[in-house]
Amino acid sequence: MAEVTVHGVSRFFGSHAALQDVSIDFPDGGFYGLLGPSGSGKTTLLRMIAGFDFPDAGAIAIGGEDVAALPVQRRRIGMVFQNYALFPNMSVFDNIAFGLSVRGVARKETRDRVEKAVDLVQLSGLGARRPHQLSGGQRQRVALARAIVTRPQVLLLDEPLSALDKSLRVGMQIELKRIQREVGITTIFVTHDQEEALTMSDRIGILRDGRLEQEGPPAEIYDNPASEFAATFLGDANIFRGTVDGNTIHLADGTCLHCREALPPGTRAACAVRPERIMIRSTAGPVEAAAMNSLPARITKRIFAGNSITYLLNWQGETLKAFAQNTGTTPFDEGAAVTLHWAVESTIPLS
Ligand SMILES: Nc1ncnc2c1ncn2[C@@H]1O[C@H](COP(=O)(O)OP(=O)(O)OP(=O)(O)O)[C@@H](O)[C@H]1O
Repeated sequence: MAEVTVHGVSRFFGSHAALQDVSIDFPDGGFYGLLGPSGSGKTTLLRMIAGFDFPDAGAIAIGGEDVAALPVQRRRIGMVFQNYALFPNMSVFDNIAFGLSVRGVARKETRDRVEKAVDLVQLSGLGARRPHQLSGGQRQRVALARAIVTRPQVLLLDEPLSALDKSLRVGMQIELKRIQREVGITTIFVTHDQEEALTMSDRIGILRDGRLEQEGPPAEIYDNPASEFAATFLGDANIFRGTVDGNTIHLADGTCLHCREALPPGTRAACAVRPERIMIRSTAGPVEAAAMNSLPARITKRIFAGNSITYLLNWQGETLKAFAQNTGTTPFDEGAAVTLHWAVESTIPLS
């Protein structure tokens, strides 16, 4: 296994910067989620780690070795793509064995290693089938077995689950994580799906327009987004803008919101509040704890989702969002005037 280090990497297509000065350490044996909107540079970065493309500036090292001059076949990388790219005329066994046969691995060893990989991805008994005789989830497992049978140092996954329907995808997320843990392989996982990135990754990097916006463990980014983009891209967030005075943001309507940390004085800035941190009360009433923020709002929409209720609220013409657990109490009606309360601790200053 190996750590992957990307340092100051840039890649230009004509005048367009697909990646700009990106530096990330992908820890040895870790599961790293690369997240970002379409066109943010995720696939470009993955292709350069694999050796299909090369940086215009910066360096990439695998296991401490600079791979700039190493072609794809010498990088010991396993890859799984969204469309699996299995050979349709080959059996499951031969698809998985392909990488070993091109490396000249002996027949007996090939059989042993393919059988092990088949067991690992739980496809025992299906070795003779062709890809078209498999379900989407099974094809995905073949692609995964084929990627790990060559014992790569690094596993690169480019939206490998996006072709699966939701319930299958959730099952495969758990499987993929189990297999990754069992093999202990350094894994870099590209996804559009923020929930998938949050649940699966040990660390997450958010790319935006070719730059690394923020990176760290999922809970750390979720609880401490550094920017409005990170706050709204990873999870939901209510954003409030105003002028700053110490820990306080003065909103246009005169309301003061207290942030958990200070910002430079006099600047215009924003703070974020996660919808699940907001409590809804029917009357203004006294705020029970001192370190609370509050706002009057009106419920414009109530969305029932079984275990929770999403409320959309109007405040000063802006739409806010609050999540409430379905605890069995009577929900608020659409049109109701309410007061929103949340802790100062939940009010995150953004840069
Ligand atoms: N070969 C190429 N020639 C020209 N432009 C390219 C090429 N490859 C990528 N780009 C551009 O570089 C940017 C980053 O593309 P990339 O495929 O890395 O994004 P992505 O984050 O993986 O997007 P998606 O989530 O849609 O797959 C995009 O603006 C894309 O159009």
